[in-house]
Amino acid sequence: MSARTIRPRPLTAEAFRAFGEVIEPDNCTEIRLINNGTTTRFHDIAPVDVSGGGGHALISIFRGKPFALPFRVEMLERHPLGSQAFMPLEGRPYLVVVAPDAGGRPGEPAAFLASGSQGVSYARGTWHHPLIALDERSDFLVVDRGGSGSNLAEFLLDEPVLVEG
Ligand SMILES: NC(=O)N[C@@H](O)C(=O)O
Ligand code: NI
Repeated sequence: MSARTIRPRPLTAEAFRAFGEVIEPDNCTEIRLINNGTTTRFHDIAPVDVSGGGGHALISIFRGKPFALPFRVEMLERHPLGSQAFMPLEGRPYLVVVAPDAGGRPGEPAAFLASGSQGVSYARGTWHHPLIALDERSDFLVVDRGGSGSNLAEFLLDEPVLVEG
């Protein structure tokens, strides 16, 4: 099946706002000097929204196998009960693919190239592609929701989308 192509944009807080937050010091509005001035706290950069359905927060490490561009997007998923945040631990760029909701299914996908010092937090219910590490196997710290209830909805796209390099 042929696929339409999209080009990734650089990840910025403004461009990503409809989908969640970008986790980086520049995107923090409350900066605190703590520990007797030896540490700067970039406070509350993104909400941890995990209480849906009596959930609780999980901290995990995802070890992502690498993909190359162009990347073929055939499905998207979302977590209706909680947010999901990814922070790269090895300083490598990665690909973020999201889409607005269009009546309970993904709308037009958008791709962002995240730098190795940018994290993302998908707001609860945001359509996104599962982790897409690039170039080399990469570890990510992940904060998301644990607990009962179904927190994963997957959607197979009618037409795949090719994210070009
Ligand atoms: N399934 C799982 O925990 N991972 C996905 O949600 C993902 O976004 O990578
Ligand atoms: Ni996910």
